[in-house]
Amino acid sequence: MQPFWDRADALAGSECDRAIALAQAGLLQPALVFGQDGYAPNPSVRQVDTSFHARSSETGWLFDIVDGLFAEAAQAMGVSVAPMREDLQILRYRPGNHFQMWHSDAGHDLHGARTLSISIELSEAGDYDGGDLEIVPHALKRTRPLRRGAARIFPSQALHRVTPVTRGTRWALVNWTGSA
Ligand SMILES: O=C(O)CCC(=O)C(=O)O
Ligand SMILES: [Fe+2]
Repeated sequence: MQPFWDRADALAGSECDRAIALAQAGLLQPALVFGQDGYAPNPSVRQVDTSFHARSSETGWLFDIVDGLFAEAAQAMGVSVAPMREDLQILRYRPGNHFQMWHSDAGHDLHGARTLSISIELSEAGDYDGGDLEIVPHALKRTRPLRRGAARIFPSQALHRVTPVTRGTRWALVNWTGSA
């Protein structure tokens, strides 16, 4: 499998605005992480506010776009995936926020079925410092963040992390998919 797959213009600026508005109209709450007590906040591992969005008449347009990106990436990466079953997650990283622990999105909890992960940048790269999504091994020490609207799809088993935001706000959209 290729290390990751990028699409520079996955979302238009107006679509990034619509995605952020969904989160602002919903329930942004401190992120949980899976550990020995099940799902609980653990700010030394991950500190960010997230909101979850089911597939609905309000969000169907966004699910359709992300399903299309996953399908294209899966073909390029030589894997097969089904449409997403998990809710979309929209994340707001403010100064000090991070997911600084190296982790994989697959295999440690209920999510053994995840094959591919997606992260879409919803903020202009110039609006924040830090907040770099690093993926082992190919995106380590990456100095140029992706631009607003860009998607990066990577194997869910790959170790990755998000470095602390040191200025401004980084909004991102994350989801996963697996085989049928
Ligand atoms: O913020 C990101 O781009 C990725 C976050 C992440 O790795 C996760 O939520 O599992
Ligand atoms: Fe992750």
